[in-house]
Amino acid sequence: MDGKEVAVVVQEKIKKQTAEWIKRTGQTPKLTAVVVGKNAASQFYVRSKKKAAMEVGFISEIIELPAKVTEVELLACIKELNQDVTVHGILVQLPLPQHIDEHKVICQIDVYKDVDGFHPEQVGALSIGLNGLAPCTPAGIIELLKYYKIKISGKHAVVIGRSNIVGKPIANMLLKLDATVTITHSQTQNLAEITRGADILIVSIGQPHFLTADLVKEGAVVIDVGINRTEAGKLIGDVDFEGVKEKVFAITPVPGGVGPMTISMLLDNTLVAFKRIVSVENKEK
Ligand SMILES: Nc1nc(=O)c2c([nH]1)NC[C@@H]1CN(c3ccc(C(=O)N[C@@H](CCC(=O)O)C(=O)O)cc3)C=[N+]21
Repeated sequence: MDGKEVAVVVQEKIKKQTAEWIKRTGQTPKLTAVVVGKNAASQFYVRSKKKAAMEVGFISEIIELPAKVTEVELLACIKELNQDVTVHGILVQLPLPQHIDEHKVICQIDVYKDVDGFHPEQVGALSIGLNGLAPCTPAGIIELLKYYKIKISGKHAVVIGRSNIVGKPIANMLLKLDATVTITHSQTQNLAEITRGADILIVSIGQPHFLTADLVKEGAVVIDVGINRTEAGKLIGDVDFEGVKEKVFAITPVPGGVGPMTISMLLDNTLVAFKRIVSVENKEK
């Protein structure tokens, strides 16, 4: 499954819609990313996001704060963005430095502008099946599965990893689409037995080439969410792609799989947030 290609398809749609909405409302969607410190990976990701946002016709801005910024200062910065009527999407790049409470920061973001879908209220909305902004990586995975017409209903989906940003939300989304879902993690016993029963396998643990062919059923669909850098600077996934690919029905590569889809879904969430905000404004008038 080619995430790069599907990401372009999604972004073309967003670009068209954006142009229509700008024409109709006279306003332009704006995505603001906040990045703390000089972490090279964070800087790179945030720049890719800004570039993609501008390509679909959004306004995008990066706020760079020094690594030693205090929690109070960061919270104040977010408050300002919450109040700024020209900003529709706010993203605080993770991870944050140790001295800042990530949870507090996420809770500070206006739910309507939380384009990462990390706010507890949105997490709750997702888990009871309400519309909200879904976290970008899981949303991108669902979009890929749908694009390639992978049947989800009734299938056994096994998620390896239980993070708040991938494992838990993708499990919820697959459940909503009528999959039978198993979440596994570092303490799971008999992992191989479980993964070999999977029709759809989502691997999100941050361990290079963890998933080998012996852990996969013939004809399964494998989604690799891992982003690991080798010492040589090469990007590799959590799946041993070469070993697994012969055995499966479909598989996502790294790079060029889930990563580009994450960015597309961020743009999609920003457009959804924008539409919601301008619609509410118009009702108020
Ligand atoms: N608040 C927040 N929101 C995030 O969405 C978020 C975050 N923090 N922190 C870090 C992770 C990571 N992440 C990626 C996005 C795109 C690629 C991506 O486009 N990857 C390309 C290759 C990029 C490369 O060459 O390094 C690919 O897989 O093909 C990867 C990873 C978003 N994250």
